[in-house]
Formats: sequence, structure tokens, C-alpha cells
Amino acid sequence: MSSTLEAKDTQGAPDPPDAPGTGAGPDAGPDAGAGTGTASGSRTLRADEPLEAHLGPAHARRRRGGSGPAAVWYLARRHRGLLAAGIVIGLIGVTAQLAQPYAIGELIKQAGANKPLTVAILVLVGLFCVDGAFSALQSYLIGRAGENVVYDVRLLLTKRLLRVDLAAYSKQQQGDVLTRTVADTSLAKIALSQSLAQLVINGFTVVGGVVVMFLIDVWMMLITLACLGIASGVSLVLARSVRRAAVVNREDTSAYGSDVQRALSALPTVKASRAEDRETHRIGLLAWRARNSGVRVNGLNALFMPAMNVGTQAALAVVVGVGMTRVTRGTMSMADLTAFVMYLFYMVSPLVLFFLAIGQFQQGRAAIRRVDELTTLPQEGGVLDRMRHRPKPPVKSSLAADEDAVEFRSVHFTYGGKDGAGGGEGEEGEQAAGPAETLTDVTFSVASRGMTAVVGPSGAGKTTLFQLIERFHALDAGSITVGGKDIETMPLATLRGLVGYVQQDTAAMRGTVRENVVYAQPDAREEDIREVIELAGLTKVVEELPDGLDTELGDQGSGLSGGQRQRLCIARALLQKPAVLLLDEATSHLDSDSEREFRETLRKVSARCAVIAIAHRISTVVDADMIVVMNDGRVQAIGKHDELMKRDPLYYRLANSQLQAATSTASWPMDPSGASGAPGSAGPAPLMNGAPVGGPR
Ligand SMILES: Nc1ncnc2c1ncn2[C@@H]1O[C@H](COP(=O)(O)OP(=O)(O)OP(=O)(O)O)[C@@H](O)[C@H]1O
Repeated sequence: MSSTLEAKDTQGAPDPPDAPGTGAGPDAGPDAGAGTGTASGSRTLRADEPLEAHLGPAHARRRRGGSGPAAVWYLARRHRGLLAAGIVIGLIGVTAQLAQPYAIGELIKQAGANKPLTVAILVLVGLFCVDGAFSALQSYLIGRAGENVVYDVRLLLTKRLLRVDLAAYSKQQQGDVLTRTVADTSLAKIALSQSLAQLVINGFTVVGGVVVMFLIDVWMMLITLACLGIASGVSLVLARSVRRAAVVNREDTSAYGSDVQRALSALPTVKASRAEDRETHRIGLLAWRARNSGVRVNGLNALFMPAMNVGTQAALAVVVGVGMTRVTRGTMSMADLTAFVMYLFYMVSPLVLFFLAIGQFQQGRAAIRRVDELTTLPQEGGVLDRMRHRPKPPVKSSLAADEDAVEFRSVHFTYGGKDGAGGGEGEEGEQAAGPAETLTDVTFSVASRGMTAVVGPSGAGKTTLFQLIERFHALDAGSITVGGKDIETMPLATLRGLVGYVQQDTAAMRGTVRENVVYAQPDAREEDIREVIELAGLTKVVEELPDGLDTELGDQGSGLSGGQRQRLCIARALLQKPAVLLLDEATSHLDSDSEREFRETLRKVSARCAVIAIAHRISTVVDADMIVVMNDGRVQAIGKHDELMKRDPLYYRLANSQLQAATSTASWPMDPSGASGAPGSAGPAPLMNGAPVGGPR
């Protein structure tokens, strides 16, 4: 039996993580070769398998608000073969167990009749061995099925979370997502493997025991059933209460986890604000709430055992009393009474386990519901899905020197969607309507070579421009093209291969310096890595690190200074050899010397690709080939530094305040609208909105 299972279980055998595609490991797995396992086997999913195919149309319907099995149930069904095998083996073990009291009764009869006992003893020992061996095998198989289920569920969650629509994800609490991914999946595993198996196996034991006891003595069994029936009814009511309490406890635990995560992610700020006590109090209250609901769950669980024990003890007292009377009267043999009492004892534990499994299963259902909610988060690429039937542009890795790198055409955008529908697959449709447009009628184009700076006051919409180029959000109206192709018709991987993005909050990660640099280009050559390290001005920094490129960094790249982390992220983006490089405040942490060197780097890079940089420092933008001035979600002006200083009051003001601070001279007029001959004195410069001014060609 086990070899058959093993054969099924190893179909689509996986690879160890370091040997992708060789099919050497046990249950498929992340990088396995093509599997051939069937739905009745227990082949785990591969990381490269399209999960939607496994979730089936019913799940897709469910995500659109219709009916269909939850993702977790759907995945669990893939392992029903292994689970069923575990249960069948468990049932064989239980049958051997149920036969034991009967065999003991026979032994007593043999002894009473002064007959040889060898066979009876051997039968009994054989039953003990079968019981032990099969229950061990059952535990192993069911445990394995549970691990397979939780692996598949976690793989599904990982895939869907990494491809989640950013607008939808930003509404989630990160701590809650973590709790659902780690703790709730563990509870779901227990419910879908151990609890289910316990329900079937112990249910079978109880039913089997009842049947045999009926065969031994009907009246005594009816007395027993009356006592146990009351206890079972109480237990069922308890199980329902446990489920309700477990749902509350899962929510409370998750709220606690979210708040711990919130505080820890801003630990330096917590300390600097001397908020440790306040945070302890606030998080402590949530911990207390979780403790209280946990105590309630435990209390209800704890009532199971006594409820069953009282029922069994009452049954035992009555059975022994009535049984002994009948033995004395000669209407029942001592052997039958012994067997009956033994069956009663044998039934207690399965009965208790049966009801405990109901409680456990109910708790698991609460966790399954929470995990399933995560799997229905809207996914990126919905726009592309809707355009599936339109011809796709050819995949390109660079742009010709004479074509536009990026073009915004009358782009309108509101966070959360103009009508509150948001981006992604548009399945949830729950997002609230945004109060005002973030970008209005934005039109400009950027040539495929050269440096374009985007400037403007805080909140003007500069970062939003970049996020739209990366297609993190869907537009309300208008279009954006990269290399002349509408980005909504491009596969996301192609688009993001063409566009390198260094975010405002530099995203260095835990891992080595090398891992951070090659993150977008894992197969980069050593000389290319060295080149981008040099270009980003990191060569000396890396040389001074204890293990050079292989030095381990902490979370968010701790171990490097802010400026060094920023350069690390720039090196990462450069290694990708993007056609368009987006730098959001990428020089904000650099000192003047480093910034001068970096501007030199940018000059070199912008000869190869389009660089678009959001910059607050005027020194970064003075020599840009084109400057886009954003104000209140609109393009206010486009031009070069000297032109803008003359004709755009906002740019003049932004530049002037910085240059004044830098030079500490009073030679600049303070009020650009004054009569000092300053720009803007003849009134505000005309908006360039809707009139694209091409950059250098
Ligand atoms: N995820 C979001 N959800 C809702 N509104 C947002 C979101 N991100 C930004 N906004 C709003 O959009 C507007 C533009 O934000 P954006 O980050 O693009 O400005 P910015 O010009 O880059 O500002 P800064 O120079 O301060 O970084 C702001 O009013 C901001 O509050």
C-alpha cells in the first residue's frame, strides 16, 4: 500500500532548490520539471505553474462575486488521494483496535474453559501490532497531506501577493497579511488534514463500537447511548460556540500582529518620540483583547472533555450495575460484560477526539475563510487581460535614438479610481471614490536619450507620474506610451524590463550587496556588476566592506548609510540596462561631492538611455536637457533651466530659494512677480499643458 502511495506521491518529482528542473526531490515543488500527477494523487504545485489553471473556473467565478469553492478547498482537493489513503489505513488500524476487546473476551472464555491460550494470545498481540503500525502510517500520510496542502496554499498566496494590484494592497494591513499567510495557513492545514481525518477515523471507531456493543447486548447499549447522547448533544453546541469564538480570536490576534508590525517598522521614530510606553499600552490592549478571546476559545474547548467524561462515567456506572446484576442472574456472561465494558472504555477516547476534531475543524474554517479572502485580492495585469485579444507589440529591450522614450497624452488619474472602482482586475469594485484628480490632462514627451528633470512642489504629482509609467495603477483617461507602444498593451514584464525605477524611499533589502545589485538581473556578469558599482560611485565603499560584494546587509539595507543605500539602488537599476531610467529623489541623500560625481554618471547614462529624474535640488536639474514643472497635478511649464528662470514664476521661485540658500547672496529678487525685472513680472507664464514640448532629439 505504501509503495503505491509513494509512487503516486512522487509523480512530478521536484528538484531541490539548488538543482532546478532535474526532478530529484519528493513532492514536486518550486522548480520541478513537468509533473504528471493526477488530481487524485498528491502532487504539490510548481512555482512556475499557472495557479489559475489549478483553481479552475469556479474559483474565478467566486472572485467575481459568484459562487464556487474557495481557493483553499480547491487546493486541498488536489491532495484528497493521499488524505484518503491515510484515512483508509487509519480505518484498518481502528478495525484492529475494535477487535481487541472481542479477542480479550475470547481469551477469558478460553481461560474459563481451561483451553490452550497460545492462539488467543497470538491473535491479540497481532491485533496490537496491526493497530500500532497502521496508526503510525496513518499519522505520517495525513501529516504529509497536510504539509502538501499548506505548501500549495502558501505558494498560491505568495504568487498572488507578489502580483497584487498595488492600489488594493495599500488598503491592507501588512501585519494582518502576514498573520493570514503564516499563522492562518497553519490552522487551515490542521483543519484540512488532521481534523478531517480524526473526524472520519474516530467517527468510524465510535460507530463500529456502537454496532459491536449492540450485538453484545441491546439493552445495555441503549442505556449507554442515552448517557453518551446527552453528552454528545452538549459537545455539538460547544463546537458551534468554539467556531464563533475562534473567528473573533483570529481577528483579535491579527489586529495585535498588525499593530506590532506597525510599531516595529518605525522603531527609530518610536524611540525618538519617547513613545515606547504609549505603544506598549496601545499594543498591550490589543494583546489583552486577543488573550480574552483566546481564553474563551480555550474555555469552550476545555468543556468538551468533562462533558464527555461525565457522560461516559454515568454510562459506566449504569453498565457495571446493570451488567453485574445480569451476570448474577445468569442472563449475561462475565466475558460479554468484560468485552462490553472494554468497548465502552475504547469508545471514550475516540468520542472525545471526534468532538475535539469538530472544534479544531471549526477553528480551521475561520482561518480558511481569512486565507481565502487574501487569494481574492485584485491582481495586476487586469488591463492586459482585458486587451488579451488585441495584437501585442514585439518585445524590445532598448529604444532607437530617434523615437520617443515616454509620452503622456492627456493623462487623467485619481487614486482609487475616478468612480472609486480602482485598478487591478476591477473585480472588487469596493474602493471609495477619490476626492480629486491627482493628475489632470498631463501631456509631455521625453526623448530616448538625455536627461529630463521633473520638478514641482510637494504633492504636485511627480512620483505619481513614475508610478503610472510603471503601470502600478490604471489611468482614468489618456494614454502613456513607452517606445511608441501603449503601455496597457505591453506585457508587464516587458514594460518593466524597459523601465528601471529607483524609488523615493530607497528599497535596499536584507541580503548581500551583490544580491541587492543583481536583484532585477540575477544572471548578470561579474564585469557588468563591477561596472555599475563603479558608475554609482560605490567601488570604494564596497572595497571597505568586510566581505566586499558578499557583505550581508540587514533589513532595508541596514549596514550602509542612506546615501550608500541610494547608490546601491541606482546600481541595481543601471545593471538592468533600461531604456528609460526613472530616478525619484535618487540624489537626496548624497553629499555635494557625491552628487557632482553622480551627475557625471547621469550624463554618461543619459547618452545611452532616457533618464527622467525627480529632483528637489536645483543643482541636479540645471544642466538637464528638459525640465517639466509640475504643479497641482498639471504640467505647468516645460523647458530648459535658463528659459524657465525667465518665464515661469513657480520654477523661478523654487530655483531662486535654493540658489539663494546656496550662495547666500542678495542678488536675486525675492518676488518674481515684483517690478524688479524678474521673470513673471508681466503676469504668470502661460501653462504648457496640452502643448507637448519635445526634449532633445
Ligand atoms: N497611494 C496613494 N493613495 C492616495 N493618494 C495618494 C497616494 N499617493 C499619493 N497620493 C496623493 O497624490 C498626490 C500626489 O502625490 P505624489 O507622491 O505624486 O506627489 P509628489 O509630487 O511626488 O510629492 P513629493 O515631492 O512630496 O514626493 C498627493 O496629494 C498625495 O497625497
